[in-house]
Amino acid sequence: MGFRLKFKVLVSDPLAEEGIEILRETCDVDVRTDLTEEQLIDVIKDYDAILVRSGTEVTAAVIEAGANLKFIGRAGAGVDNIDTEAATRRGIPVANAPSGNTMAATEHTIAMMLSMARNIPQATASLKKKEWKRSKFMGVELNEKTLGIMGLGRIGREIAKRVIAMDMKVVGYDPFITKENAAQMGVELMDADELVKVADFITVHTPLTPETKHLINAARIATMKDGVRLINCARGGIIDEKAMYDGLVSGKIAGAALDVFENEPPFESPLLTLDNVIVTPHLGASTVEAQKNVAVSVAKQCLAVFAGEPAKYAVNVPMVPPDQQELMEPYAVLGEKMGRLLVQLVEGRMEAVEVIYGGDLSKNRFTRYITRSALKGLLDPILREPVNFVNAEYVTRERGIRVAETVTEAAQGFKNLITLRVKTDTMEETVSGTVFSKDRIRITSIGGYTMDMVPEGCVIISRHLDKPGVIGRASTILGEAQINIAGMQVGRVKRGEEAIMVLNVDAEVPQAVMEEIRTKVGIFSAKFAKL
Ligand SMILES: NC(=O)C1=CN([C@@H]2O[C@H](COP(=O)(O)OP(=O)(O)OC[C@H]3O[C@@H](n4cnc5c(N)ncnc54)[C@H](O)[C@@H]3O)[C@@H](O)[C@H]2O)C=CC1
Ligand SMILES: O=C(O)C(=O)COP(=O)(O)O
Repeated sequence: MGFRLKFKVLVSDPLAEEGIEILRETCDVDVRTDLTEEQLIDVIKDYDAILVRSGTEVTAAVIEAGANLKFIGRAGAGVDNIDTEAATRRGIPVANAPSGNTMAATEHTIAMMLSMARNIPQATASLKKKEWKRSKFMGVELNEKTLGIMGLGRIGREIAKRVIAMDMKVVGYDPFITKENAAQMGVELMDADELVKVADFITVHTPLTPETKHLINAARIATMKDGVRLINCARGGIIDEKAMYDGLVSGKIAGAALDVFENEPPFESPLLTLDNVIVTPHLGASTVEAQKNVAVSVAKQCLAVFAGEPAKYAVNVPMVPPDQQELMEPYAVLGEKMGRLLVQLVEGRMEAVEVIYGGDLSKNRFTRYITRSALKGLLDPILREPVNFVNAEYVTRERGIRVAETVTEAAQGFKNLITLRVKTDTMEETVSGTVFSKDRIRITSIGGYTMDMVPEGCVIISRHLDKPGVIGRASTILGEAQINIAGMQVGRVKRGEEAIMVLNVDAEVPQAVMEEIRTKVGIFSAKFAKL
């Protein structure tokens, strides 16, 4: 990897100038919106980041070819065109701009619903052909009709708010929200089968996932009200297009308003031949305001990642809300240090990792964030491939190492306590630590011996027989090697038996010096670690 003065960013879909300008201040930006997948695979190795909208498929092959990729940004909400698993494997953060186009998509959905109800696109086309067909384009009202919203996320709930003001009744389906939460929005929550039976209009606002693919299928269409109207401004494939086509032809479905399609552009789709279908070419997010929002958001996140900071809306790392990030950071630092320390202390093949959260942390909902940092600390020093916060969990599990998180109220008298336990095929070892404050992070025990150790810089950890002279000899050897001891802790369970010594030293200790310490009488093991 050569050293470059400037990061190179590829923008492979149309992105608002406001975002590109932010990037150009410090990066080389190429806007190339005409690349085929083969061409993309060919050029991607030259770039540190790629920014896309829905037009570029960032496949596993693209990601594998992107040897220098450090960031994949989606200027919009849906990341179904990005192989996030492949990115996670490679440790590349993928981030989107989840709320920047919410209002644009909300308003477009409502525009489509009204246009469909009043046949506006068809009537426009007819009048432009100099026809005056008033009875042909008889419409229906939304007033007092029932709208079924499938997916009550950002867009779904904004739609609910607006159509309630238009005196529609709203029913919703979303397995990830509670009835109470829905009720607060004025939405009656029900299951999908029930919703499709009672709604006059149905609109989908879920991501496209294996669970939501064909959420509306032939079986559900069969149970819908005769003359139901469907809207899809989320993702092609949430509604089964073949089943929808059949319903539109038979008259079961009175109309459909579609912004998205299973294949885009949908030039071969028979849906385009039907008069009761109105369409737009994936325009949901296409407002001046939304495009500025999403472009600026991904551009800023891209620069943050280049600066070594996390992307605010990374989709392949555990979510910590912005107001919790400062609070969680010291725990993440402690977790990583504990991992780094522990990996130097164990021998054999790692089989299982357990992270135990005690005290206040037992009630913390974001411990996965700390666990990832601990796994990064454990694996980064021993694996040749880079391990980072993004791929740490993936890499651990891929190696067949079991990972478990447990909680306990007990915290050995501390307010919070993290205990990291590693089991290898030959041994088990444990390290505990606590955060007193942002600047006071401590290791509180190693292998059951109580400590008060600052997890920073260079340390030597040795096990020896508790007898006079051992500590003195180790200090002499270090002194002769011109290595200053900044701090020392010793611990033992019983007088005269095994004891532990932790030395904070001011410099890296050469192998030969470590060997000398190891061979001294009474020292069972001595390990050097850099934290
Ligand atoms: N046409 C366009 O140009 C645009 C399309 N979109 C698409 O709209 C959709 C919704 O976007 P947002 O509201 O921003 O996303 P969001 O993530 O805020 O909301 C999605 C909702 O779907 C729910 N959900 C997930 N799995 C579900 C399932 N199996 N069944 C029912 N509900 C499920 C989630 O709980 C969540 O409440 C996405 O597919 C997005 O890509 C977004 C913006 C513009
Ligand atoms: O944000 C989304 O999910 C969208 O579908 C918008 O797509 P676009 O950025 O307009 O290609």
